[in-house]
Amino acid sequence: MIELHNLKKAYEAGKLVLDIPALSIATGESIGLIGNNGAGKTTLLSLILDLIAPTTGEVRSKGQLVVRSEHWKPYTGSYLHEGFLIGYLTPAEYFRFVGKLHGLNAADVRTFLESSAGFSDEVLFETRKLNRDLSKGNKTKVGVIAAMLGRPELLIFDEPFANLDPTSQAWLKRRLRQLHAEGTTLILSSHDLKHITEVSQRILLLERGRVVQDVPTTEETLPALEHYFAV
Ligand SMILES: Nc1ncnc2c1ncn2[C@@H]1O[C@H](COP(=O)(O)OP(=O)(O)OP(=O)(O)O)[C@@H](O)[C@H]1O
Repeated sequence: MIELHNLKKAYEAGKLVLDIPALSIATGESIGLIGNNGAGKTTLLSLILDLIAPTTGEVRSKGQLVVRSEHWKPYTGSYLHEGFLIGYLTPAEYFRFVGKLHGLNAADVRTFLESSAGFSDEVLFETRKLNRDLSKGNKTKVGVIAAMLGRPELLIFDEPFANLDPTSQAWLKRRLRQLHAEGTTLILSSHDLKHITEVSQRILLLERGRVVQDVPTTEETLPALEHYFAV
């Protein structure tokens, strides 16, 4: 589904922060992206979503360049950071706005939100607070749910477990595993090795912009990664 070729990014001349010669992500795969601060995870996700331009190379989604086409946008849901939220809307207004983009009416959106009970409770759906004034965790909840509205084929999240309470983390893991079982392609970054190995069938480990490990997740993966990062 996603193909990277000779993908490089330098924000400042001569300072490469991402360098991936070739990478393929198949339809239905669940990818966990890990790596220390500054490894290039957000940069990679931003390139896949055409939020930033590559210095060289290309990203294709279902065979078409993401920089030159719009076709990938309807089947791609994402939440990288709070800049994705419209700050002057309440969560309910924002969900209705995103729902409309997917052709969903208010009742469809309400039904979808009800299926998210346990993650985002009624209080969040009915609050008069604006998105910009929500707590960090609640911003993440609004962004993650909005990304899932319309049931996209491809979901991309940057650190979706960060700032969530344990109940919400458990709910999100269950939902992500369910979506994966239903065939959704998932690309997630996380610093939480336990969560990411629980929801990803394949782990990509980035170090200074390079993929230094690309492994299927097994029972050995979590202890191996804990050992890797313990040094
Ligand atoms: N807009 C920017 N301008 C200049 N340098 C940037 C910019 N965005 C990121 N960088 C640099 O690119 C490198 C990769 O950053 P990136 O945010 O992709 O890493 P990350 O793996 O997501 O890190 P973290 O785990 O801390 O979120 C870092 O050295 C960072 O300082």
